[in-house]
Amino acid sequence: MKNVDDLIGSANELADQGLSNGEIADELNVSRETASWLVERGGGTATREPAPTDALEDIHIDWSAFGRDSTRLSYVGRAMADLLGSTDGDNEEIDLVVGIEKAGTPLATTVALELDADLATYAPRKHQWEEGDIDDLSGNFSRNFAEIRDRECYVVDDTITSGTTMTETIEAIAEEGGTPVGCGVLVDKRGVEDLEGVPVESLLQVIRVGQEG
Ligand SMILES: O=P(O)(O)OC[C@H]1O[C@H](OP(=O)(O)OP(=O)(O)O)[C@H](O)[C@@H]1O
Repeated sequence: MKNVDDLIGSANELADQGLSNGEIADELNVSRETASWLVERGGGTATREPAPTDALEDIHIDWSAFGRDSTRLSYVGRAMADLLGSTDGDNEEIDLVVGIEKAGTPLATTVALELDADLATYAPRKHQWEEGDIDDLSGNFSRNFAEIRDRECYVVDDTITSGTTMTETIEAIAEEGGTPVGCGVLVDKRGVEDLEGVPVESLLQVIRVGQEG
């Protein structure tokens, strides 16, 4: 996708297929509010969540040029592993990488390969959400992958927007008895130094210019 019109088109195609705004948000990697905005801009009817009244501020990150090619993805994994190593100066100690489903999992796999580390995955609570209070739900670690307890780990995802998903994952790892020592993402749209005291390393930063306030 090259521009917002492509996004509007995709959002409306998905809406026409009957997807909710939450599902469209998952597919397009944007917030639920942004999904609602995109559908309404395309002439569709927003479902479940109201459109925001303020100007749109989210930024869609299309990293499919990496995601569709395993070789390129492995290069990104190498870069992220290197960046995470700069966090604590010695990532040879870390033998576990936790990927946040869905998009963070392939990235985490390449980072784990690079570090010769184990792989765990976490499905955040938003994946179970349809309606109602999302705080009543909980995420979960897949039993098909490595255990967390008593281990230090890196946490990997594609993007940070609000930081909600990464923060939830850090807390879930701590509750599971693990210790996150660094977070790695392709793009941190919020520009945070750390979340819950865990350093955040981003290959790219979004810096807004020319805006008031
Ligand atoms: O910082 P936040 O506001 O929580 O947003 C970032 C999250 O949103 C995206 O997930 P999404 O559910 O859109 O897609 P995915 O499940 O395919 O990864 C992204 O992969 C992060 O997990």
